[in-house]
Amino acid sequence: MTYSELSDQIFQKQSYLCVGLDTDPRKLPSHLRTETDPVFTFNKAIIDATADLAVAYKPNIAFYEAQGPAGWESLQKTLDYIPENCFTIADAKRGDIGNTSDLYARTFFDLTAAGLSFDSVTVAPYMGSDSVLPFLAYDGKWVILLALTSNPGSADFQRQQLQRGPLGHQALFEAVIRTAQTWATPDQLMFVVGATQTNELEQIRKLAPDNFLLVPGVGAQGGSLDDVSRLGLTKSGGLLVNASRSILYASSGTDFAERAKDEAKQLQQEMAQHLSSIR
Ligand SMILES: O=C(O)c1cc(=O)[nH]c(=O)n1[C@@H]1O[C@H](COP(=O)(O)O)[C@@H](O)[C@H]1O
Repeated sequence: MTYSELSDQIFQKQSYLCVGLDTDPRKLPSHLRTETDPVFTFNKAIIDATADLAVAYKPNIAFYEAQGPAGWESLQKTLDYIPENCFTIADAKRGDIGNTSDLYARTFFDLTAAGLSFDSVTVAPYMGSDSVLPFLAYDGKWVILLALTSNPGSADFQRQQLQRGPLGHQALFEAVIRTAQTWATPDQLMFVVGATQTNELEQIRKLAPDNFLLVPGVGAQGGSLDDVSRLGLTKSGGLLVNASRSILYASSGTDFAERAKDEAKQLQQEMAQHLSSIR
């Protein structure tokens, strides 16, 4: 999906919601456990309930890998089921020396390799340009680079101050955002910024005025959709705000999909209000 197609979807659906498919078999409603593929049955119901309210889906790969080959199969079926007009994110947080990143990129982007063709993959910037560039070699595919993550440990490295010559200091996450923009245009590059990091969001938006930001951390991690929207929205939308547990596990009963829809609808309605103020 291209930048303008994603932006169009946001304004058509009046939503920049990304539903995180962090599907933990141990948390599934008990009535699904006898299904042959309970994870896929659950995801299918969640997608059916939220597809007109969300512009993106983000399966977190850990939840599938932890199930071995069956998990991989659930992932493939889920990806195939996501409607064409939704942006897909493999939340894999990969990145390694070039020839290894090349294989990671094939895994998530090349349908003929592992049977998956996501629009994007989350990548850790720590190993530098040659670890990220193999993902950018795929036309029309996106890298979503970790910049300032939502977790408390983000302070350990991402906020460390680096020397920056006569201009003074910059934090590591700022260096990531500045440097990565020399590798790719906003048509292929997004940054991850946690919804819990709103003190820095205005500054990040200035550093990356045109890049989409993937913002996880509303819902279960307590980030504010209102703050994120006020500080991060652009004329193109420019945001994908992810919620996983607060939507997926809104109910553990037979009404799980309806309750997931209610949660998604509440977020979407707040997003529609913010979108109406920018266009
Ligand atoms: O890259 C991510 O998606 C991500 C980055 C980050 O800084 N924080 C973060 O929570 N995430 C992911 O976003 C999802 C958040 O899930 P909930 O807290 O349940 O909404 C999980 O899949 C996390 O792995």
